[in-house]
Amino acid sequence: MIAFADRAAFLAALEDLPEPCSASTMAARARQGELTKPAGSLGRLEEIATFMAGWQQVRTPRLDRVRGAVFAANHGVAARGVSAFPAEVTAQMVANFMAGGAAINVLARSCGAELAIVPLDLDQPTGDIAREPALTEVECLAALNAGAAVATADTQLLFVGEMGIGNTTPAAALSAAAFGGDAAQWCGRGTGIDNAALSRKIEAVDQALALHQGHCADALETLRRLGGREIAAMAGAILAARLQRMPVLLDGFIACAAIAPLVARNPQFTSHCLAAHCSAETGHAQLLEHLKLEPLLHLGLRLGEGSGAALAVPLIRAALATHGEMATFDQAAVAKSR
Ligand SMILES: O=C(O)c1ccc[n+]([C@@H]2O[C@H](COP(=O)([O-])O)[C@@H](O)[C@H]2O)c1
Ligand SMILES: Cc1cc2nc[nH]c2cc1C
Repeated sequence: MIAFADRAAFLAALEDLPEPCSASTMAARARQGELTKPAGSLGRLEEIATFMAGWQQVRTPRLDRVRGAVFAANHGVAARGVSAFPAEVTAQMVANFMAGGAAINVLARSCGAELAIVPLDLDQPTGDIAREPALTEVECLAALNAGAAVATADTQLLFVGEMGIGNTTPAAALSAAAFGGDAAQWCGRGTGIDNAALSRKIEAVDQALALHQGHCADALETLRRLGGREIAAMAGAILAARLQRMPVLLDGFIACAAIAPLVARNPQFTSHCLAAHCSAETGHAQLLEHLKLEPLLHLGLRLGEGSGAALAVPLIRAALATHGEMATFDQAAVAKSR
């Protein structure tokens, strides 16, 4: 199991990222050329199959073990009235996840994913980022490692999601810190806030950036100052996946913002990731452009929980099924293109 012993170990891992197996990628690409269809006619399904082959290091990748994890945590900045819901909802939704009644439970069941629910110190909200760092270094490392622990070696595809009232505020701050732009550009309506709450949110992000930006010397420091426990956990899980050449399906705005500091440091970081969808949250579309990822789905979702990622799993399954099961031109005695 991957664990980051200290800041240096985390930062060193980010500098030395494994690449996909090029022989498997080439073998999968060659097989795509043999299947009974005009070259390229399955569009992104073909790219998905070769992407999965490279990361799973086999010519014909499989999806027998899809694992999802939902990390939940609370945020000090929520006390400023930046969400449409009270902070108690985080713990109440965790109880709902445990009972199997939330959207992600249903979607994980329907796409055949195993789901882990990981509450992170719900009774200890982070520091309010507008006036102090969200986490101490020890707390941030603990959250990174709680995330890394879900990327278990036998997983063929990992997705991570989150639940945390107020967390679109730190997500906006992380995005601005990584890729520039002002607070208003990255702040959206989250759970459905009114104009007054949106103004408070923009002000909180402005203050957080003014306070912390000069001190964000590395990716861990940025996550520690501007992030939160579930956010650091997602970053830890996605990095631990990369270290094991495990492909990852990214969910919405917060899941993508979690890796923004890692991508700012190493632009190659998202090579093992597919963006499942583009959320309705302001900022997600531009964030995906910075991550250089084209989302698979546009469904107007703004739920989080890993819901968009779970919805994309059947698409990956279909890509791998066509790749693995279609007849070749030779097998079906179909003439090849001239
Ligand atoms: O995934 C997204 O793009 C997304 C967009 C908006 C809201 N959310 C969810 O809503 C919560 C954060 O919204 P807010 O307004 O409390 O900051 C948190 O629990 C997220 O899972 C998620
Ligand atoms: C009810 C509810 C469910 C959620 N799931 C993810 N974020 C959420 C926010 C709220 C408010």
